[in-house]
Amino acid sequence: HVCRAYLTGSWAKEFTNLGDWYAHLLRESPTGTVHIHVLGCTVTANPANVEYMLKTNFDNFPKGKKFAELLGDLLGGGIFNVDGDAWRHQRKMASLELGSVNVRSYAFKIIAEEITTRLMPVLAEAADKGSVLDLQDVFRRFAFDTICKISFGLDPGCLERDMPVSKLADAFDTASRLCAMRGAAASPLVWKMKRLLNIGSERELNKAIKVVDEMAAEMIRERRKSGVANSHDLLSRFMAAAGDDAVDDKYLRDIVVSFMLAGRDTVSSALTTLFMLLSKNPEVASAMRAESPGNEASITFEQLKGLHYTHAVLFENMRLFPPVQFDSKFCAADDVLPDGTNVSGGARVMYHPYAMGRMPSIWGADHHAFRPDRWLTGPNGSFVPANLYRYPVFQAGLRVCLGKELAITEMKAVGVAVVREFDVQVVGNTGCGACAPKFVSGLTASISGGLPVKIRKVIRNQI
Ligand code: HEM
Repeated sequence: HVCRAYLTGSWAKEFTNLGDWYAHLLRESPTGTVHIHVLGCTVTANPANVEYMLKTNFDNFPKGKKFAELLGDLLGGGIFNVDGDAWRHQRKMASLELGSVNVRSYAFKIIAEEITTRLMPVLAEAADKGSVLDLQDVFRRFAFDTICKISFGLDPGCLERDMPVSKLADAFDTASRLCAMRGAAASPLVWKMKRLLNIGSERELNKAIKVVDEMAAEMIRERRKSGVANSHDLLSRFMAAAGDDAVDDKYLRDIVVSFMLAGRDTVSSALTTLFMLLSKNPEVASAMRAESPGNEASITFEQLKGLHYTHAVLFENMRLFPPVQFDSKFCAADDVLPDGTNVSGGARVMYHPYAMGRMPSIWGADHHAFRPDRWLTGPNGSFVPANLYRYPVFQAGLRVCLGKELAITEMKAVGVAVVREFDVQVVGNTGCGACAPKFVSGLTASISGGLPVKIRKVIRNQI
């Protein structure tokens, strides 16, 4: 009956999103694991299974060829899409650069600048005019500008006041949406045939990828021309580390595109649901205001680190609304998961952070409630992180997200800056305090129809 519900789409009568239905099935399962036969896919929300796949028996759960095929045209041999030595090499290089003090302080400077010079003026103007703003669109523009500047030192200017149309951002959206559609199809034969004939969605995908390729080639040309020695952007650091001309353009293109995918939609997704939740839970926004330091115009990196309540709000938001709602691996050779589930070689195994955030076995009976203080159980109410295999929002184990610290800094900086100055109210029917909006299917979660909001300036002595 599960397969029938999947194929006919009848699950949608009862659940808003496919993820909500999976969460329901996983809650009902005694092991926290189900098998969807028609997809040849095992889905799990069991932390012991997640740890086994991502750490204990990591080599038996690669991304695999099937995943590489789905995203291969867009991501090529970039870090997201490869296993084995190709992955190990890029991981080593990227973690060295992302961990360096120079790159971190360069990134923080970019984030602070984009907040002060672009994000805040856009919000202030909407507050003055009393107009309705699509906050999801604003955050996508913000995150795209930021990741492009951090990754390549180039500014696409998507969040300029006139909100220009960006050919690159548009092409990137189309390409990731169509790649995700390939993955959702019951059989890969359909998209493979369309690609062969260059028709329909595959023709559209091909066109979008060409735009991305041209833009990436342009960025790389620019970098080669202007030199990389004194630049702190990631592309320059990779080129310098590899000895500039020694690396070919295709390799650099694949890195560029992987970072664009990694850093844009994830951050904007989390920021969008954060303000959706704050609008429905104004006491949480007030507590964030109360925690944020003094009257300084902008906050320092050190000050941000000390904001435990804000940190808890972010993590509670991503528990309910993880930007990457599910993640698949392919089982290389027959295996048995810790909960006793048999998995055959070649089968797909998916762990599901969205469902895991909604499991009473992990979060207790109030798993559905938005309650930041569940994270503040340390000395003096300090933040205590969850076990990563119970909360694999940034993945966990050997392939844990490399941009995690950067993303947290970026989201905290935006959260605090906006909350201090503005009150954000979602327009229209916003449902219950923590219930799910309708998401569009894609590689990262985005809300169908965006997030229309009204902005009001906060009067200082009300804080
Ligand atoms: C809220 C923000 C973010 C979330 C929730 C997130 C989540 C994730 C997840 C789930 C993965 C695993 C993907 C997979 O292997 O299928 C991942 C990998 C990765 N992320 Fe993030 N990410 C975020 C932001 C960022 C940012 C800002 C960057 C870069 C500046 C970044 C860089 C990476 C990289 C390079 C990988 C690949 C790691 C590897 O395969 O070894 N992420 N991230």
